[in-house]
Amino acid sequence: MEWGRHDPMNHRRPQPQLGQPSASSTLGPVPEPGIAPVPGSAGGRPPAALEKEQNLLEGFRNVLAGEGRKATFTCAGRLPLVLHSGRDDTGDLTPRTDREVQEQRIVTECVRIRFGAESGGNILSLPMDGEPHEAEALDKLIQGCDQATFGRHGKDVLDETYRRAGAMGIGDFMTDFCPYKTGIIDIVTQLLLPSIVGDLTSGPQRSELAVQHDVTADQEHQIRYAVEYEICASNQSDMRSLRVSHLPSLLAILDVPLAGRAEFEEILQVFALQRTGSINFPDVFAVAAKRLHAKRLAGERTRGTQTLGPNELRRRMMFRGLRAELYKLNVYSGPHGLFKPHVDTPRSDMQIGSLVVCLPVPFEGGALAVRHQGQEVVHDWSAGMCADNKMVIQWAAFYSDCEHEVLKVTAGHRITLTYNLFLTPGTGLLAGKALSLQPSQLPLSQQMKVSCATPEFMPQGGYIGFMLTHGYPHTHKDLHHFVPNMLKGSDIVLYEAMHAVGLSSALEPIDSDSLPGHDALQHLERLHQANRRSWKNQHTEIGTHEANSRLAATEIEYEPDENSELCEEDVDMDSSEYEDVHEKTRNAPMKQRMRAREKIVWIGGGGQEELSKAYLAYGNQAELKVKYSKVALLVKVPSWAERGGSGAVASGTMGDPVSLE
Ligand SMILES: O=C(O)CCC(=O)C(=O)O
Ligand SMILES: [Fe+2]
Repeated sequence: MEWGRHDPMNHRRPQPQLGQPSASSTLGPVPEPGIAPVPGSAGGRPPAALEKEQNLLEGFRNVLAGEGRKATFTCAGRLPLVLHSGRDDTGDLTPRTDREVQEQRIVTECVRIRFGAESGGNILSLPMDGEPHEAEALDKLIQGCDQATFGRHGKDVLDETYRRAGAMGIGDFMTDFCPYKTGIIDIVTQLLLPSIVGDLTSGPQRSELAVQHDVTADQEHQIRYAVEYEICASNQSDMRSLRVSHLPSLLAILDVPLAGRAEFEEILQVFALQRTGSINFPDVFAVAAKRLHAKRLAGERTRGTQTLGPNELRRRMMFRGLRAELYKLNVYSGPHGLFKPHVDTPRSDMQIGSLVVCLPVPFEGGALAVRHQGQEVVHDWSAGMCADNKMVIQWAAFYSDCEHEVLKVTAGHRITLTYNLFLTPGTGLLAGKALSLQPSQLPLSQQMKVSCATPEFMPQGGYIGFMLTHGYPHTHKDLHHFVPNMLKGSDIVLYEAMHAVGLSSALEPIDSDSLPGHDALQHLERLHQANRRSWKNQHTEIGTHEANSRLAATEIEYEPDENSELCEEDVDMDSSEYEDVHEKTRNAPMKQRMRAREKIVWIGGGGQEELSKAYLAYGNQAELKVKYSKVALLVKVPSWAERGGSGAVASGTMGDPVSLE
């Protein structure tokens, strides 16, 4: 069977997957696990060439699956408790020697919880040593808890068949347990936010123009990049054909848009520009520099990735840290305590994970199962909590978009402290340790390099869409630029691998119909063209990912599935706030978006099923406008001719050009 433009039904048909019958739904199942034939690529090509291409694409799937299996999505640990340790003068239990730090040999003392009126009434000290007043304090703590609710369809619900637990908010208790002091946050940071090894580019020297206008090298990159992007977006051949009328969109790309007509007129006057005239590079530079300065003076926060220079973006990617915020104390009591499968509602668009610390109180059952991409890790803490062996604090952390559940507690009380983990700028001190990524060495980079060096691989060029396996939260259109450094597990491996190869790529929100934006490919093409131009023009070192993230709200539609007990929280969103790319996307004709989807060879798709079903919130903050987005990384594969054909260096890239040796 041939696929491609020669098939008159092609645009209406969902893309069949390798080895799978095509689905009958009108929207089609794409993207789903598996490889679709390269759209429009079959006509006239010898079967052997097609087979070679399919094998290379299949290679991506295998490598991705391997990365998925390797990638960490949850981690856990135990902290031995030392009672009456005899602190040193500083009262500090933090490891002091380098060896202790490396081995994370940390112990902790008993944990105290102060609760009751004004947090002053009662103290529970754990582990309990059998004194009657301790049992009394434990009883009081349990009595002082509210019944835990959770969010479902945007509302707080109390449903004991789904969640049976007591909850105490942070306003009602205090504890001296500290996840930083005990080293937990260090470990979780290393495991869930692997650092990326690579040099920050020093970038080219500032030009005279930049010095004259007092802009940094990063800002100079941004301006040059915006110009290239505008040239491509407006189908101009080069700078010489840019006119005054291009200024507004060029400034918008730079994230310093003109407020209105009056401002436009003012700029024309200040820079003595003719309304219908052409503009030259120094003019554009001067206007842009002035606006960037004004913005900085106004103390406005930078908005999109468009305005992040290559160094800034890499820095954010390379040095990631975590901040833990105590959220709740929960008590799951036998014989009925449980919390069925759910994902944690992100509390902000910077939330990346959740941490659960299990306090030393005996209980049975109550394992925490965490799932991602068909894999499951079960943290069973009951053994460590049995009556004669309770000298340990156990904890687990996981990406909060991963489905998890607390199995039934059959006896005793399972008392936990839960923390939300937010991304923060890290110090990068961990870089170079075993958990670091070396992007150019990643199997995915190698696979892409080999593919690009093969003439049979997408000879006319094309697009590959990798579905990310995790969901990404965000509240607001202005905040989506955090997404690249929010990437988790195997998603960051994929992103980094494509970055290392130097292909143009873009993070694209995928909506509840599994469709990308109608202009997703135009956007990617423009990036690619801009990248090529910049590369050719020696305006090097603007990474291919800098202007490319345009994630916005994606509502995840809940389709009840009788086999699933999962629920979805439908966080209320004021759609008027989302006048962005995605809004336009939503309103764009379905046909266009389907066409965009069909032009892409999809690889992977595992995460979305899980995400769309396992969508449930907990807690009492249903009003927060935070959602997980489904996201794809779209990659532009240049044609064989553009890749260098004869085996020379590919010209479709910049930064790290694909070297086809
Ligand atoms: O207690 C646990 O292990 C997990 C609790 C949980 O999933 C939650 O509070 O959302
Ligand atoms: Fe949870």
